[in-house]
Amino acid sequence: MNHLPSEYLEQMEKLLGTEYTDFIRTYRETPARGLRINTLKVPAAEGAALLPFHLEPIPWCETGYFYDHHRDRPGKHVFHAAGLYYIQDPSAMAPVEALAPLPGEKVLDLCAAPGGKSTQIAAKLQGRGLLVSNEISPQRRKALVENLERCGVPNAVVLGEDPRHLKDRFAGFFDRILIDAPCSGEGMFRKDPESCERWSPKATDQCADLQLEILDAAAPMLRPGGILTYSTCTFNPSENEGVLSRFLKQHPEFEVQNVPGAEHYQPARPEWADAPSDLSKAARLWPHHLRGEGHFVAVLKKIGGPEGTKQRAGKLPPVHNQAVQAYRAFIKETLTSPPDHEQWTLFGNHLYRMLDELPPVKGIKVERPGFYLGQLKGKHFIPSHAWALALSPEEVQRSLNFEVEDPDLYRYLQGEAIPVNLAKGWTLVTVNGFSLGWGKVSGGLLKNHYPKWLRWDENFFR
Ligand SMILES: C[S@@+](CC[C@H](N)C(=O)[O-])C[C@H]1O[C@@H](n2cnc3c(N)ncnc32)[C@H](O)[C@@H]1O
Repeated sequence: MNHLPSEYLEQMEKLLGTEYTDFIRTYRETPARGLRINTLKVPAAEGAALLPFHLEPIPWCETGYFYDHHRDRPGKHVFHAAGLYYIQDPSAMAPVEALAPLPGEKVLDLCAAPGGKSTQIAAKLQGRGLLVSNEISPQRRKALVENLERCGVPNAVVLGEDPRHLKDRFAGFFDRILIDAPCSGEGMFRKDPESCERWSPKATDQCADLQLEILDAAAPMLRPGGILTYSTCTFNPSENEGVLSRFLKQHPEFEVQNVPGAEHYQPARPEWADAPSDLSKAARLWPHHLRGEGHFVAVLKKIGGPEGTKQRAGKLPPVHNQAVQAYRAFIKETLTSPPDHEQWTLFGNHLYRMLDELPPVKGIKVERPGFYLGQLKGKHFIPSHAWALALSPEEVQRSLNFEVEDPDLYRYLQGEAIPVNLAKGWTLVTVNGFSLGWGKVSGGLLKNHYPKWLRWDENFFR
């Protein structure tokens, strides 16, 4: 507790009054840890029964479970590499539960890296509709892409823009928008002592201005009747009730809604920021009231404003014949049935499946224009790791399954070739029937195509 800034402690004592003692005691307790089953791969109950961890359901998220940090290391299990779950703070699961996206909807996650909430949205979309995940920081975007790929998300586009540059392109386009805003991180001090070092009253004011700017940029991108969820991981009233009060003054077309699942949380505190009383419908998650870190969640509905103009999908440059042939040859040799109607685009020699309904993205920073299928190398098509992780063994002609205990599985994860007695060609490698990556059989050997940057070294097992 020594590391907590004194001005922060004074602020919390003033706000919390008699609750302060309970609150401050949580800094001496071990934080709760959570994971969320990825229902794109396995139903939640089945996944929870399969995982060899001590799990307990998280009351506010049907697919979320507490795990025992002292006994289990879910980050080092092969089922993690297979995308069966995402390790996420229990409180951080609340905003997407409140957003409640439905299959088939168009959803924007405006501050998306490293992807905890994007992968949670994707699981709720169940592969139908469109997820646009935007992240301004190039470094953090890499982790976002990796997590979306590991979780086998088939319908996400990844952008890398300042939110202000997106608002005209996507006017009135989205059914739901999540703003999980950059913030002063007060709610995470217990887990992330470094965020304390960056904290100052001035920094919280700067965060509040940035948050308002992001909310302003998001407002026109939502269709009338659409839902915007705003969340932070800070206790600071100026970044929560305060920012929303400023936003609502400038945007009478938005109305505060009750937060679904509010019975698990505490009401927001408009009186702490001189904000309108209906902001008490927003929710605060406190570590002394639930097993999780500090969070804030508000749900706003757009009750008016102009309808979005229906955007036509952008015209794409044609994919050259050689690429199409190489891709079709791969499909014929590898899949059990060809995919339905597909549209592609080439970025350099990387082939992507385009997603229906995406408006033209020319002129904006695009990290992933669609679902990454693979790379063309001369006459050959090399399938992507992302595609392997989105396939099931029933969809491919050849697969090689390992059980968790099989030492050959760990040889594969370390990048070794594995002797096999299988027909030649691209082969989907699976663990307990869940896809892990590609291998290519030739001459009785499975050549390893597990990505180099994901390979397990000996230290990984310690
Ligand atoms: C709280 S984190 C998002 C966590 C993410 N939603 C998740 O669940 O994994 C906030 C993100 O906002 C990004 N960010 C920083 N400045 C921004 C800006 N001006 N506009 C949009 N996003 C910004 C940060 O890089 C950071 O990744």
